[in-house]
Parts: sequence; structure tokens; C-alpha cells
Amino acid sequence: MKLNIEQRRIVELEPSGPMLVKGVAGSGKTTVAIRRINFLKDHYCHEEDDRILLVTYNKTLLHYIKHQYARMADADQMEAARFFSSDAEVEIATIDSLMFKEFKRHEKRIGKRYEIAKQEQARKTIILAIHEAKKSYPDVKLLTPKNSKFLMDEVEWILACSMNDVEAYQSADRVGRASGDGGTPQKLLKNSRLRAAIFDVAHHFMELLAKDGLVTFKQMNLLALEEVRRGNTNRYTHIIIDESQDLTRVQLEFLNELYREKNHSSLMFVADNTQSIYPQSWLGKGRPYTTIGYDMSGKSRTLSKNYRTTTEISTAAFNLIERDENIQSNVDFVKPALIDRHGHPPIYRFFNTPKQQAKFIAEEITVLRNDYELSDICVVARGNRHIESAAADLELAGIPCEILQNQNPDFESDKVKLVTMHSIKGLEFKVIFLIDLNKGLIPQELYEDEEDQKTIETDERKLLYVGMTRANELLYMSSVKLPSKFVKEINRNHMRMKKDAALRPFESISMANYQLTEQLVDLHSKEEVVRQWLIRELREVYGYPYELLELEYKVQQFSKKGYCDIAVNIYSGGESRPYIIAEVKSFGTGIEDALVQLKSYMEADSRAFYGIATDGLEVKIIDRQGEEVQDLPKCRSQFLPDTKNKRLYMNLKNGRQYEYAVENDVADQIEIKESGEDVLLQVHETIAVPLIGNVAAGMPALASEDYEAMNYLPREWVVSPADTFSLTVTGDSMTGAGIDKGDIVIVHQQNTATSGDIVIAVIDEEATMKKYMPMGSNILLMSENPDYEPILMRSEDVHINGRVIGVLKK
Ligand SMILES: Nc1ncnc2c1ncn2[C@@H]1O[C@H](COP(=O)(O)OP(=O)(O)OP(=O)(O)O)[C@@H](O)[C@H]1O
Repeated sequence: MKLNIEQRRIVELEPSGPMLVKGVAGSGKTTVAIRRINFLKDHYCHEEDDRILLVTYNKTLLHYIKHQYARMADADQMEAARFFSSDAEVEIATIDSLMFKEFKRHEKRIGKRYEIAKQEQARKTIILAIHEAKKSYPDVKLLTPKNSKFLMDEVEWILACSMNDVEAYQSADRVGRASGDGGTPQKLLKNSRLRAAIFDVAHHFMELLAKDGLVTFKQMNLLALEEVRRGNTNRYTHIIIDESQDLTRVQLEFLNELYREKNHSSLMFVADNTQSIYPQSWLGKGRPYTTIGYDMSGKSRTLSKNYRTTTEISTAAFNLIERDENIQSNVDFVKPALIDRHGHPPIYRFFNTPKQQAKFIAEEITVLRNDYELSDICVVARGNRHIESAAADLELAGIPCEILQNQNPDFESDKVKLVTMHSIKGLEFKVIFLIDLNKGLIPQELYEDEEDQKTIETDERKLLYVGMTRANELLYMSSVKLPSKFVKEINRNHMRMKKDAALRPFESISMANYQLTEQLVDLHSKEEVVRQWLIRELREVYGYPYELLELEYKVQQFSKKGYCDIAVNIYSGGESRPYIIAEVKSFGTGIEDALVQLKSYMEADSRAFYGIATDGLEVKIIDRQGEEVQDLPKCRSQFLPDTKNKRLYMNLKNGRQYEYAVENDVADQIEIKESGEDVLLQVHETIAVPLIGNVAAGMPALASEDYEAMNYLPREWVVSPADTFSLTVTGDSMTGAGIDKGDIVIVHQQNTATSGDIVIAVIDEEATMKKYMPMGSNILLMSENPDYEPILMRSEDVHINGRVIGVLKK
């Protein structure tokens, strides 16, 4: 892979202390971090004690990065220059393992062993701590076991941020907590009695745990920080911190202690705040780097091009976060730039039961095996429980799989991988199944207080964003029972119901927006909502106008009559006939019966080419042989009724006849063919000829704007556009010349005529159309209809108004 210019610049940047690389998901931040190791090793590790550390957030990412680094190292082996690189030590480790090591040193030094408190122990202890604090703060209402979750989170935050004294906590900005913006009072006011009470809870909590020889993870980190500050640990000349947006303040301070500042040293923070998914993260909440002692002005670089996912997947993922004010307003927010790589939009499916979801995944994977290795596929869920149950389902379906949290995962094993949304951060797979996107599961419903709940929803939204942006090529999303509100927020245009069909996922349509209601018998029937959704898809996605759709289409089956839910009628050879027929069932009730019905209708009326059966949840499209096909064809212009106004034009100037067609709503777009020919003649210029009345009415002044309509003709058909007008034929005296009542004659205004011309002549103030035959000083005006006698007039009694140069037949 060739790095882009900005990526290469970052890899090869001259070290000068702290720097920040921010970028969108998939922009190559980790790639750059890995490549930079070798660059630093080759050029900035010339002293004996120079060491490089790449820190990752979690174990899965660690294994993944080690796997990538090993691959890159293999490729690099071949480069001769690398034989001369330094032997500087490179360590790739998770932040937890680094801190745990230090914690162990701490234990050893003080000769005491701690036990990590289990969740249940911590929960019980916080309740005891609340009771203790209540003794000093009886007036603080929040101090009740009912709020133990809120208080536990706050205590954890105090520990994660190393708020050692109450003053520090009293003055801290509690970014990420309910701010009172929603009109409710802000709970955690600075310098408040409430904060003092919470700090007291934290104090009792730690004291109570200590009595039992217990510590929490956060306390363990504090002890590690204390230990590393003693200065007996090996330090690193270069530290690269991947996913730094997720670290707590204590973790960041710890890494700062591990950093050995030299003239050629560097400390690179790699971050994407849009992927900050932990409530206790420090920088990810938008805090400036100055809060940890670094001034990043002029020292940050941005990567905005997403190389990982297709434009379609990126667009849907971005749609999920773009409405969240908290995300958009973060100081380090970077808007993704899309690369021109297209693929399937995310496929979204909804299921009534977990079993249906499991069946769908297994079936889909079985088909995907034609194009993908099992190791390309990863199933992702919000929590461990769902991952475990999905793994069991896959095993049951005979699909080998492996949960990635396990020690030393083998990324290349021929097994489908399963992982939680938190652990998939930083990883990528060609195919991702995001399962159980259910109400209550994502966002988790943790707080009763609406404001508190809202604060965690931004992190939860980012978590789903992380999951969506892991897919290289295909992203499946699914819900069981009630869909997550996040899924409902993604614009339906960005998702599909099936991999190879253009149908968007089901969406319920309100009755006020029902279409073709004049054809409906029962607006309230359960099936109607599914039918209306399908009508909308046929209209908006496949382009079939409502005029082509017929509801309750009658199908004659021997002696029986059946009524098909929708027929899409198309026009062919001027005739209308069914092209697609559809059977719908009430939402989620299955499509087996619908398919049977559909097939019998298609057998009875063999004109339909395609059938579609759906219950809004499942969909099947079949051809007239009953075979399943991937998609319906889109509407083509030849399916529509002919909207052209076709007429015959008799050109009296050259004696030829033409087929004249004009689009109804674009009158100046005319098509001309010589009669009987297939080839369209080129019309270089059209002119508008006013229709100013009818023949019997004579000819009003041409200048009058009071004409009835315009007829457009090719310029070459007339002599002089300014002297040309047209009249509607009222009588039948010229039928023999092919000019009938209702036709339009095109007239060139002139006072003279030659023998045989058809003219508009005025006799006794009455206009008439006749054939002009001069006979000495007389003129014979002939009809082309044996019912009418020729009229012989003296020349001076006949006034010629114009000559008919063409006839536009009715
Ligand atoms: N210049 C490039 N050309 C082609 N592919 C690239 C380029 N840079 C990165 N990639 C690919 O894009 C994908 C994402 O890269 P990487 O994992 O480094 O991104 P990231 O910014 O760390 O993503 P995230 O923050 O979402 O974990 C990888 O498959 C990587 O190989």
C-alpha cells in the first residue's frame, strides 16, 4: 500500500516532542502509527537506551496491530537498508498491561497484595458508602441507593481523573455530565454541597474497600501512576498512543511519566474524538491538550480521507453522527472525505425473534462463502452475552467461529470472528454483521433521569458509528423485536433491505400519506401499511408512477376470481398489461402464503414478468417461471403510456407527408419522420406558428396576440415565419384534398395565388378555403368535395388572404 502525501509526511516527521494526529475512521491513523515505528527506529534511535513504545487501547487491537506490524516487518525484511537499522527495542502494549505491570511493582515494593474488587463487591460497597456519607450530608437528596449507578460513575470519574482533594473536584469541568441545557437544573454545580457529598462518598468507598484489601481498576491505575512517578521504570524515547481519545487522565499522566524527553524524542497522540466511547475518557470529550500539559498549536496533523469503507457505508455512518450536536461541536471533530470506492449500501433487517436473526445470518454467510473467506467476516454486538449467543447459533448452523476477546486470537483462522462493539475499535473486516441493534441495548437505558440518559447517548451513538465504520465492503445491520432509535434515525435512502436489491428497509407510513386511496376498500387493514410501503418503494426506488399501479388487480383463475394486492401495469404497443404483481402480508407474519398465491396468480395470468411477495420484513422476488431473482427492473420510458401528440403533416410545398410528434408538455420539442420511414429527420430550428382562429372566421389581424395556441414547425417548412399563421378547418369542402374538419392548415399570408393553390379567400366578407383556378378575368374557386358546386367569381370580388402551405392532420 502506498501512503498518501499527508500520511507519509506524518510517518517521516522530524521528532520534536508532543504532536497530535487526528483523523476520521479508516483514514490510516493506525497504519501511520505502525509505519512510524520503523522510521523512528531507523533514524531517531541512535543512543543505547532509545526505546519505542506503541500503546494500544485494548487487547484485541494489540493483537491486531502486532499482526499488522509483523506483516509489515516481513515485507520490510527485503529492503537492504533495513539491515543497517538500529536494534532499538520496540514494545507494543496495551495501556492496561503497562499499568498492571507497574501496579505489581508497587505491590512488591510495599509488600502488600490487593485484590481487584468484583463488580458485585463494588456495588455493595458503594451503597454502604452512600449511607456513610448521608450521615454528614443528610440534606443531599441524591444520596440514596436508588442513585447508586450515578454515584458509582461519578466516583469512578473522580478516581480516573486523579481528583485527590475535594477542591480539585469542586472546580472541575464535568464535561459529559448533564449540564442542565435541557431546562432542568444542572446537578453537578461547581463548589456545591452536592459535589462535597459525592466526594465524601468516594472517600468512604475507598476506605471501605481498603478495609477488605480490595481496589478497583481505577485505583489500581492510581497506584501504578504513583509507582511510575518514583522514577525506577525504564522510559521510552518515542511513544505513540493509538486511540488516545479513550484514555483517562490518569492513564495519560502515566504515559507522560514513561516518556523520556530528549532532543530527538517524540510523543505522538493518535486520536479520533468521534470514536471516543468511554465516559471517563479525558481528551475525547474535547478537553484541550493543555489540560495535560501540552501545547499542540502548530503540532497537529489531520487525516480526513476514509480508505476503509465504501462511499455508501461511510455516508450511512456519517448520517448517524451528523445530527449529534455534541459530536459536531467537539474541537477535534474532522469531517470525513469520501474516496471514490462504491459498493452496497448497508443492509438492514428487522426480526421478530432472535432465532430468525440467527437463521438469516447463517444463511447469508453460507452464500457469502462463495466470495469471501470466513476470516473476512465478523459478527459484532453491543455486549458479551449477545456475542456468546451468536457464536452458539453459528456453531449450531455448522459455521466455524471464534470469539475475539480470547487470548491470542488468530485473525487469519478460517473462522467467522465475533467481537463486541467496544473491542472492535481499530479493527476492520471485509464483511461486518452488526447484530441486536435493539431498543434498550443500544443506547443502553442506564439512567432514569432523562438528562443523565442523554449524556451517555452520545457515547453510545459513537459506539455504533465505530461498529459501522469497521466494514471494508459489506455491512449488515439487524434488530430483533424493537429497533434501536439510532437505526431509525439513519436515513432510509442510505440502507437496503437485501444485498442485491434496491428496496429500502420497511418504514411505516402514516395513514395521511397513503397513496391510491380511491382504490382502497379498507384503509385500516393490517396489510395496508405494508402495501403502502411497497407502493412507495415501487414509486420512489423503481420509478413506477402511481398511474401505472393498480390495487386489487383482478386475476381470473379458472372459475375463481382472485385479487392481487398490487399490479404494475406497463404499456406496450399502446396496450396496458401487468408487468409486476405483488402480494403483501401483514407486517412480520411470513411470506409463505403470499408466495403460493403469487405463483398461482402468475400461472393464471401469464402476462406478468415478475412477482414480489413481502411482509415488510422478508421479501422474495420471482420471475414468471417461479424462480427467485435478485431485484425488480426499474421503470423504463417505453413502459409509460405514449405521451406524445402524434399527427400527420401534409407539406403542400413539396407534396410530401411527415409524421409529426410533439411531447405534450414540451411543445417545442418535435420529432419529424418522413411517412413510413424509421429515421428521425434533424430539426435544426423550430418556429412557432400561431393558431389564430378557424377558417370560417376568416383571418383577424396577424399582429394580434390574441391567438389560441402555437404549433411548432421546422423552420424550413415555412416561407417567412412572420407571415405564417394557422387556422382550424371548420367545414368539409376540401376533404378530397385530404383536409378534414378539425385539421389545422398552415397559411402563408399573401394576396396572390397561382392556379391550383389552396387559398383562404374572402367572398362577401366570408372566409372560405378553396382551390384557386384563374379563368381569364374570373376566378373559379373549387371545393374538393362533390357535394359542393364550384364558385365562379369576378377577380375583383375575391380577396385572397393567404395560401395554404401545409396541413397538420387532426
Ligand atoms: N494511503 C492508503 N491507501 C490505501 N489504503 C489505505 C491507505 N491508508 C490506509 N489505508 C487502509 O485503510 C484502512 C484503515 O486504515 P487504519 O486502520 O490505519 O485507519 P485508522 O485511521 O486507524 O482507522 P480507525 O480509527 O477507524 O481505526 C486499512 O485497511 C488501511 O490498509
